[in-house]
Amino acid sequence: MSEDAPPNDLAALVEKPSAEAAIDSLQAEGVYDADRKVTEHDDGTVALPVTGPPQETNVLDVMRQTDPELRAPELNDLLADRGWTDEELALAPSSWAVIGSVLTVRLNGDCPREEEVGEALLELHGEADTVLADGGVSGIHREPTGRVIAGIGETETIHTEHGTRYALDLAEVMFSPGNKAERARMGSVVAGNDGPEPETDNDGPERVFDMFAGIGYFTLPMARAGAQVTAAEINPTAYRFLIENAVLNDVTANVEAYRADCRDVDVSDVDRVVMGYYGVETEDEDGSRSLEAHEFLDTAFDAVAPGGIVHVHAATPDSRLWDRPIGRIEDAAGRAGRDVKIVEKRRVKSHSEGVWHVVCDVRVR
Ligand SMILES: C[S@+](CC[C@H](N)C(=O)[O-])C[C@H]1O[C@@H](n2cnc3c(N)ncnc32)[C@H](O)[C@@H]1O
Repeated sequence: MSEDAPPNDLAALVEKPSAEAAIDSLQAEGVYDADRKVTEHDDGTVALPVTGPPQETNVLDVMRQTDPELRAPELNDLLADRGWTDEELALAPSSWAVIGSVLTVRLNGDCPREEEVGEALLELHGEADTVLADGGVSGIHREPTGRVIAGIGETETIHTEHGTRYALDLAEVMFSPGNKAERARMGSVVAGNDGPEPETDNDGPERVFDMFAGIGYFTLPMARAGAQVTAAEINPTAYRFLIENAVLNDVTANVEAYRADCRDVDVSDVDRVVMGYYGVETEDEDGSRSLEAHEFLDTAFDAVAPGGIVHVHAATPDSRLWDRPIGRIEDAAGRAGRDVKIVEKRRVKSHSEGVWHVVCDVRVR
């Protein structure tokens, strides 16, 4: 070790298997430097950052790190700085999402000191200026029940994803970060880069019916990829953002939007139908709870041209994968006198404990 080594470059070298014990011991001595990362020195050893040479901890050597890396603080570090106990830290949230300038976080019901959580999250994410405690969405209109816990309290924002710009107010309309890949995929399928292509008679731009358009979650990436989209949305607030977003993304010529129940929109012979909604809870024939979006399948079959594709979203218990969603699709096809083939099926995200948000891509003849 050189004499003039600045103290924040110092590291104690230990064998990998004894690293955890050495960190505990360095912490107990008061020389462990929690602001820097532990780095691998060679195959068998790691360099533990220290603020001075250890006196009581057994180490192989003390060296100067050539390229010390600062450790990014974590939420728990920032809460610990605010005096949180280990019991309180165990109740802190472990995941959140930044949507535009709004950070949304699902808080455990027992989480203490919400405002401090919000302030610490803003410290971690300089790009956000408001923190919203996410209370989930409810009802047919998928209205969120969040509340602001920190920041300036501005919940209206513009979120950009794969080049698509979504203006929205997170206190008024839903946005599901977990559907990000599916939103991108809908743009890619229309562009012909991913997923099943329609085999209809239409030689022009793809014609799409987005039955549950929301603020344009799927409509916008599909329109940007060149589709002509008929979009239905029943919630007036979501509809207002849908129109605004068509302008924002310069796709007004590709989007024909209706503030209506999708069952009342007259659409036929489309190449693709998107059913991006799994419905509200209702009681099933056998008395179990279920979600009713499959009741809209008849509308989808009325709209799709022979050879077209329907993307059916569903919330399905693990134990009913894939028989329930596929059974419902086949039942609806039978009622409509159409043939169906499931060309792809995938899990989008976990919907709730033991329940998956899934999508079936269905070719309809
Ligand atoms: C795109 S979001 C759902 C996103 C997510 N896949 C889910 O299921 O929670 C569903 C949208 O459908 C709208 N909606 C519900 N029923 C509708 C109907 N019958 N016709 C048109 N839009 C409807 C809701 O207002 C909401 O904005």
